[in-house]
Amino acid sequence: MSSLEEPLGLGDLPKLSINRLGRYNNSCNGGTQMVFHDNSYLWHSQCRQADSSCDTVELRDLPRKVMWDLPRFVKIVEVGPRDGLQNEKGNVPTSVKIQLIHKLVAAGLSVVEATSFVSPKWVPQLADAKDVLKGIQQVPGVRYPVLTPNLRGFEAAVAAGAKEIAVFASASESFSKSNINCTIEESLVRYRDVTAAAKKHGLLIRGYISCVIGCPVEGTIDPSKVAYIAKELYNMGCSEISLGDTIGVGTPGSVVAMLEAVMSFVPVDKIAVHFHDTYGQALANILASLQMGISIVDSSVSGLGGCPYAKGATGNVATEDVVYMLHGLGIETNVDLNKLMEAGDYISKHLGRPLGSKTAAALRKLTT
Ligand SMILES: CC(C)(COP(=O)([O-])OP(=O)([O-])OC[C@H]1O[C@@H](n2cnc3c(N)ncnc32)[C@H](O)[C@@H]1OP(=O)([O-])[O-])[C@@H](O)C(=O)NCCC(=O)NCCSC(=O)C[C@@](C)(O)CC(=O)[O-]
Repeated sequence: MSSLEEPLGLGDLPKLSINRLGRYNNSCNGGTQMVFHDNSYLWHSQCRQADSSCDTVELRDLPRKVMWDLPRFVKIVEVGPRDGLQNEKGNVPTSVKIQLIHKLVAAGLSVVEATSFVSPKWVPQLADAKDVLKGIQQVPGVRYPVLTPNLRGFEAAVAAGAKEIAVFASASESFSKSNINCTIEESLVRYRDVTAAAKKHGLLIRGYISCVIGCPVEGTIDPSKVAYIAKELYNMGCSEISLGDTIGVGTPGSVVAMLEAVMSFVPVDKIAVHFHDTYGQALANILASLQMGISIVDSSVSGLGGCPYAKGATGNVATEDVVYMLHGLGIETNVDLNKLMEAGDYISKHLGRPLGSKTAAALRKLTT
């Protein structure tokens, strides 16, 4: 490798003069420079000219070393109305849930998980699933998946107009028992029935796996276990497998190992990542996942969330923070951050709590 391919460190940034045309003028000495383009950082790995007189350098495409091979577009799956609100102690009126979903769609989110058709004895917060789904004014092209733990939930979801469902297994036996009251194998048998019925109805199916990194009871989860369940769900016909770090213990180190195992069985474009931010690792984990080729990210407006059956789990990574990072990387999302923050304001005010997104809190401070 020639020295031309060595990227500069961040410390070199102030040396560069940047213009708005996506080019910069710099006496580059044949080195490698960091450039801005559309507010994003790109690593420029080689000068067009090899001699030191080069002072205008064409922007090339994605960075070679530090930020290489990132996707150009990331699909965000907004899970706030389901994963977020399932954990609220107080009652959230159906009309507020519906309004929240409308606001999220207005912000440009093309997949908004609406609710769960689960037992109201287990999750009373979502007992109004039918009314929520029926009350949404569905926008063409937008997907509104709902969780269905069994055939009973599936049938109720279809009757309420669901066009996409999600089944949810776990990589931890203990969590499977406490969340859906059965073993992992029993859940897979159940989901074979649900997915077969969904395919008959022509519904899209998402498959979740929770506790993909760790479990509050069992500790570290072996990536091969996650890979096995992912393979089973994929073979059942799940068009997307969402990998949930339910208790948020993952770091880029453990996440990359887990993704590598799953990618042996499931194509990378069918894999989504779902991080809770318990240890503040979610954005780092998302970046590592993007570097592994993942382009579907679950998140929750204002960082709502947690799982009623996972002690200590905090909210999902905030959608606003994910959007801010992705746009900063020059990755498109189709999401309007301002409108998204309005949705975050709306639900945070309703719940009577501060904004759960650092990005939203910082930007609101700037404008007040
Ligand atoms: C799976 C069950 C139903 C088993 O629960 P069970 O008690 O074993 O089931 P059951 O068949 O004995 O039914 C118990 C009662 O619930 C009723 N019932 C049964 N099914 C339904 C249904 N679909 N809809 C409405 N009612 C239902 C059923 O009729 C009965 O009512 P009763 O006769 O006592 O009056 C229960 O454990 C359950 O609903 N669990 C869901 C828990 C849940 O939603 N947890 C949060 C999901 S979040 C997650 O998994 C993680 C994820 C996806 O977010 C990713 C991540 O963050 O990492």
